[in-house]
Amino acid sequence: MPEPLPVAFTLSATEGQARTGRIDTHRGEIRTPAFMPVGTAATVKAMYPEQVRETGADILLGNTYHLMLRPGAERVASLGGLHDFMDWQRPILTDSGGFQVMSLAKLRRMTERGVTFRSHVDGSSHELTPERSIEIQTLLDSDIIMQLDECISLPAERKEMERAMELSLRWGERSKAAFGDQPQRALFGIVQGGDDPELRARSAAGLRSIGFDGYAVGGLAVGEPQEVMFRVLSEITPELPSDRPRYLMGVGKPDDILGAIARGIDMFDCVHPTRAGRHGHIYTRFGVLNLKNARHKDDPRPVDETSPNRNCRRFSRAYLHHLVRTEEILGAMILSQINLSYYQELVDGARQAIAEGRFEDFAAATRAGWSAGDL
Ligand SMILES: CNc1nc2c(CCNCc3ccccc3)c3nc(N)[nH]c(=O)c3cc2[nH]1
Repeated sequence: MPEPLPVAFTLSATEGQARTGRIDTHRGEIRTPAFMPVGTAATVKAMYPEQVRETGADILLGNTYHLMLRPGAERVASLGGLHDFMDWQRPILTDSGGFQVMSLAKLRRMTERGVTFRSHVDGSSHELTPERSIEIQTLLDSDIIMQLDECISLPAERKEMERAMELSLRWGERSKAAFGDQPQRALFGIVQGGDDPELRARSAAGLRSIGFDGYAVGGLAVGEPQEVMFRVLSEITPELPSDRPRYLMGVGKPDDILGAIARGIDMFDCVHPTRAGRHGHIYTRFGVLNLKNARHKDDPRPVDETSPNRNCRRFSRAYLHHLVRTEEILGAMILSQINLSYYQELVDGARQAIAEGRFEDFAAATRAGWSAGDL
């Protein structure tokens, strides 16, 4: 078996802080800016893997926390790894699990060593350390793995932001040591520091001296206003190596994504498009449509007859309203596909616009379309 390709990042064009390029992995390329659909429990909910690919996704997310509880990392490894388990043969990025422990698990105890917690599934007790998180992500055979970190919500006291940032740096060191030398996989560090510029700069400098294949901006999309997120991004992306991918974790809505691309971010993940789809909200060029709303019940028009996505042309709004109101499974399937396709159309448009030096106009025109009405 020939040595698999090492992970490599190539920039092809920039416009201000915005960049477009590609990450090459031995399972395929990732075009950036990239939107990564979330596949929490080894599935992008209500979608076959080939349908996820058809929306334009190059990479999807798996999750250490969920998979370590069910079906278990060792079980997935004995079944050939996450790619074969879910039959997605392109790149997968896995989160380290810390964020989900803090948002989902019960009886959590955070110590220097790691975090102990009880499963939200069956109450069994578990421990996640930097070493165990790297081991689990390696057992899953993930292509891009994340250091274990501590993400705190905002607003927070500066002392608390400093404590979590310094702990995350020490865990970054330990994650890197546990990762060892695996050229076919990439290990990303995660910048913390809340909304404090000095703490953020210390975190970025600390991660750079440890040395990672990519740098995630964590600790955002945790309840802060959009302008706080944008300010932190404007301050921190220049502190990150320009020749490595930058991943903004958990973001976001289309407007957040455009603003973050303009501030130098290359990768995004968010549960929103799939979750909103399951709740009857769809993203269109004209903005968000709430198909639960009774005003759609007699509307024979398709969602968007100009859309390249056939599902936006073939079904009436009245039909989609009916599926949502009756909670038919097909409703979740169609709306998830519509939203993921819209997100991929958005980042694909951004990639092309940056390559042609017209990203600012693209972003302005896209935002104008959302408020042009005709909903
Ligand atoms: C929504 N806002 C938000 N999400 C954040 C996440 C999770 C990113 N999504 C990963 C995921 C994977 C599978 C299933 C579901 C989610 C973070 N992860 C880490 N490790 N650190 C963060 O600071 C951090 C901050 C976040 N803010």
